[in-house]
Amino acid sequence: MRASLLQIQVDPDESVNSRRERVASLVREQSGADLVVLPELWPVGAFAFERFAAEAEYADPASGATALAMSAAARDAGVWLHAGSIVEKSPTGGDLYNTSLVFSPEGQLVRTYRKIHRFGFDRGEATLMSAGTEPVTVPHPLATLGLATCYDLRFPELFRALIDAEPQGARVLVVPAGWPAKRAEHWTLFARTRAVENQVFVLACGTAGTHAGVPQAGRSAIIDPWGDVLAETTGTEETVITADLDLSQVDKVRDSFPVLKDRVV
Ligand SMILES: O=C(O)CCC(=O)C(=O)O
Repeated sequence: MRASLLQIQVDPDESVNSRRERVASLVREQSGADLVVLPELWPVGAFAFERFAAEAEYADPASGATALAMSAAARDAGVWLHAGSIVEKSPTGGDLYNTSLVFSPEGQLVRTYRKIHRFGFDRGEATLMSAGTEPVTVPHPLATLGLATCYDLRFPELFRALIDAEPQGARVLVVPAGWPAKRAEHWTLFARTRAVENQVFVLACGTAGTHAGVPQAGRSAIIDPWGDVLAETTGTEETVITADLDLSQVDKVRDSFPVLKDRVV
């Protein structure tokens, strides 16, 4: 599986419309990848709380601008696209969610995932958005994907649920984020830890730039089931990283070091 992570620059001096077009063009350049991944809340910025309500969109490509643009870009490139997340306006009421969108190479919206653990304690996302309740996996033809978003990375039990999912446990965990630079070491530590403890690949895709005054960590990485880093961004600027995942490595690591069999809870 060839995976490409697009560490998108999110700065306030670029409009959401312009960024959407720019990102769609970048996705179109990724034909040949089996999976393309974008970061969390890249249209508006993960910390641009005051704009969440105004920039909220529907997840359905028939009525949401980002969903429509990403559906078309996935189809034009012929790639599976994890389009990162948007501020989703619920079609059934006023609630907002931090919702990831996954498209097939035909441009079909295959899965959505509403972030379960909201960040901010008594402010920001935690007060402005509603929480998702369901872990979500995606039936990519090469490997089942497990979805999580940013702060979810701090909650290992979600990842256990994803690798245990029926009918097929996740073998590639996809984690878009807008992780702040001041906790960059936590981001890289947790991303590798989730790979090692679950013996799966982890695709951790952050944003570049500074949004709403919060410098971003960047530090996107593609990590294998042994915890080795196959590709990573070293700077905090907009960057694309690509790696070829040998998916047979999941079984090889689990067979040669069968730690998951020793779970007791
Ligand atoms: O957990 C953290 O340190 C960062 C989480 C975060 O920024 C988010 O979930 O948006």
